[in-house]
Amino acid sequence: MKKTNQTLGEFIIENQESFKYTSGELSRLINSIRLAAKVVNHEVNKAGLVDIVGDYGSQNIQGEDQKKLDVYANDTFIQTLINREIVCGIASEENDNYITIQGNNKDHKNKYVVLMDPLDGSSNIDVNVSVGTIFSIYRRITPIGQPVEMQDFLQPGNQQVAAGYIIYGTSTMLVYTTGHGVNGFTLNPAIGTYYLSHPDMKFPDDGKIYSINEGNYIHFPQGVKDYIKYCQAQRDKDPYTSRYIGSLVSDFHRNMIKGGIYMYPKSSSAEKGKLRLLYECNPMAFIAEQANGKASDGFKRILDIQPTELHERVPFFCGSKKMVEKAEDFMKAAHPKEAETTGA
Ligand SMILES: O=P(O)(O)OC[C@H]1O[C@](O)(COP(=O)(O)O)[C@@H](O)[C@@H]1O
Ligand SMILES: [Mg+2]
Ligand SMILES: [Mg+2]
Repeated sequence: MKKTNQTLGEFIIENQESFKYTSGELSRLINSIRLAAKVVNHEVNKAGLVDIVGDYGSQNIQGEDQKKLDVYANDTFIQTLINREIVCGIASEENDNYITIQGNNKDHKNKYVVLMDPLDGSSNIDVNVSVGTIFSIYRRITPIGQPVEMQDFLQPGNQQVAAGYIIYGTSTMLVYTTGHGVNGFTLNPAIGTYYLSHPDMKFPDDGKIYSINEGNYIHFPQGVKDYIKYCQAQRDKDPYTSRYIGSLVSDFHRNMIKGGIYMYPKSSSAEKGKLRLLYECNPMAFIAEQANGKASDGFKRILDIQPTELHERVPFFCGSKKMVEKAEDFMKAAHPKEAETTGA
């Protein structure tokens, strides 16, 4: 990967044609996410010093205890997006329902909806392990001039116009796609500028890293157990390695650079898995496919799933194409009926 010193701003101007539907609106939207990420990054980096770690004292619709940083990140992204006069609606992991944004002139003229996981990897916040933000962008369906409706948010992932994540790790990076490949920008915190550090990111076609919470092993479907045993049995000179950070963005990012697969399957304790289709699996699947990777629910393409509700969960297998296909082979072999009904 050629490193460059091109800034995010210069990159956007040079690649205007890759921002479909835009007279600069989508690039302005990416810029507003860039700005919000800098603000959140500032808090993440001093989380131990200020009263921003720990529980917020309420639960989100998922029944999960909200962390203070979950709420802080959520408020920051929502406010920044509203101020930029580009979005007509926002859906978030931390909000029960979507937010309608009528715009300064109260005319509902803005064209994009954003769905987001404002703080991914919440269990890692209090223990100083990397976390992230995930976002997904669609063009509205409801006619301009009318308030957004649920249909604007329940679009299949193959309709996304952009998706990305921020990883607050040893460095802070913005990684996103507008359907023309995947590019990674590293923040220079001293001057607040992002630089194109990872142009044209691609998943290696195959890999040896598998990421899954093996603590749930006995609850996994047989096909997942068979795939894990297959990985563990490859004792050649370059054996498989299990790496699981407990933050989707971080596990995904490492696997995209080194080659690997991330799996959050359904289990007897989570009948649809844990990850949410709209603001975790769809954006990460869009990025994965744009980086020559693959993303499925074990049987069918994530981006083709027709959503039915905002916070629906889906089993998630995502990463290097050959690894996902191998895992799918084990799933189809162990669960032929399910494979047939899902049209795999
Ligand atoms: O602790 P578990 O059950 O393995 O789940 C870890 C997974 O849950 C998540 O934290 C879910 O995301 P949130 O933190 O945004 O709820 C993923 O980032 C991570 O991969
Ligand atoms: Mg998450
Ligand atoms: Mg979250």
